Amino acid sequence: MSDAGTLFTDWRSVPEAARGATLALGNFDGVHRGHRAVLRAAHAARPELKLAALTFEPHPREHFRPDDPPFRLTLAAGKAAALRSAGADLVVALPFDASFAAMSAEDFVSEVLHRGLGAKHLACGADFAFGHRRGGDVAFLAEHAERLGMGLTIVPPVADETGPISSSGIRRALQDGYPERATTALGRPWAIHGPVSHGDKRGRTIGFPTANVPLGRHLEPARGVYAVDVTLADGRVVPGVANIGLRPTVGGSESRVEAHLFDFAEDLYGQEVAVGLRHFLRPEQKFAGLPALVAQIGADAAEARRLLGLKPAD
Ligand SMILES: Cc1cc2nc3c(=O)[nH]c(=O)nc-3n(C[C@H](O)[C@H](O)[C@H](O)COP(=O)(O)O)c2cc1C
Ligand SMILES: Nc1ncnc2c1ncn2[C@@H]1O[C@H](COP(=O)(O)OP(=O)(O)O)[C@@H](O)[C@H]1O
Repeated sequence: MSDAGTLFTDWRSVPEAARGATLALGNFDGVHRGHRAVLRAAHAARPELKLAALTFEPHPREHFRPDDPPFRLTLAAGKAAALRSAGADLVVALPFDASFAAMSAEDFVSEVLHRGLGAKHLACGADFAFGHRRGGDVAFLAEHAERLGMGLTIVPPVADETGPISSSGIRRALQDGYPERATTALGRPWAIHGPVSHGDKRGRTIGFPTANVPLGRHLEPARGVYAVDVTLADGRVVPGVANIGLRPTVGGSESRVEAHLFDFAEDLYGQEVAVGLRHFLRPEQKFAGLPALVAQIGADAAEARRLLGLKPAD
């Protein structure tokens, strides 16, 4: 979907037509079921108003701890798209830089939310904290929002059978090799979004061409082989099998996603795709040579087809 007129990054220059919304606040990394409950609560409080999601880019932790390994569940574009499909008419993605980090909690409420965005109603999770050194919490927000005539809904955590749903819990599930748990918490499979890039052109010579997608700032899930669904730029969803990792057999050095799509023979280079992780098959291995690797990839493909409920290849 186009961003035109629905994505804003500067709270000082939001056009009149986009002001006065009911506003859901959060980092929203992943846009999981708990995040979507915040959006629903913002809408339910004032259904006659436009629903806006306010979030930050980069994620505040990427600003404060730039040397940490990548941890994002959704990057900026995927997050905005997921917020829209969860009902947001507008997405406000505020640049989280040093001057924004230095803003007091009071200024965030009065200057950004009230004056800049003209918010009529706010909704956030019970643990939302904001402003310089996280000096504002929901109690602070309740007090100041009311003074400025903005309503506030505080949304309790949404839980599944493993406990409250959280971005960090989903990250752990993916790092531990349980993509199904991430699917349950997100309400959709976790997907790595990116452009198909050129590799070493070895895949096609061994009978398994693979679309390479860089991880970028995405979290690196457990290294190994997955049954996947690949969503193409035109919306088609193609099942396949993917390796995520360093490819020790061929001496790779940078972790990436390599997806072989079943029964598919089109050029994908440059196309933006999303590789959705459905099931974890096995950890990545170093093989003695290409023949052993190729035999294993054949077995992986058969296993992935079975797990995805597809007929065996003919
Ligand atoms: C299903 C699947 C499983 C794979 N498993 C491994 C593995 O365990 N170890 C490894 O070193 N490489 C693995 N690979 C990566 C291959 O080394 C890589 O796809 C192949 O060398 C083609 O490289 P290219 O994209 O650079 O042409 C796997 C690839 C696929 C598609
Ligand atoms: N079934 C398929 N699965 C993945 N990629 C395919 C498939 N069929 C054709 N392709 C194309 O082949 C490319 C991968 O070929 P490969 O030899 O592995 O080269 P590279 O090392 O550049 O990835 C993909 O980027 C895509 O354009």
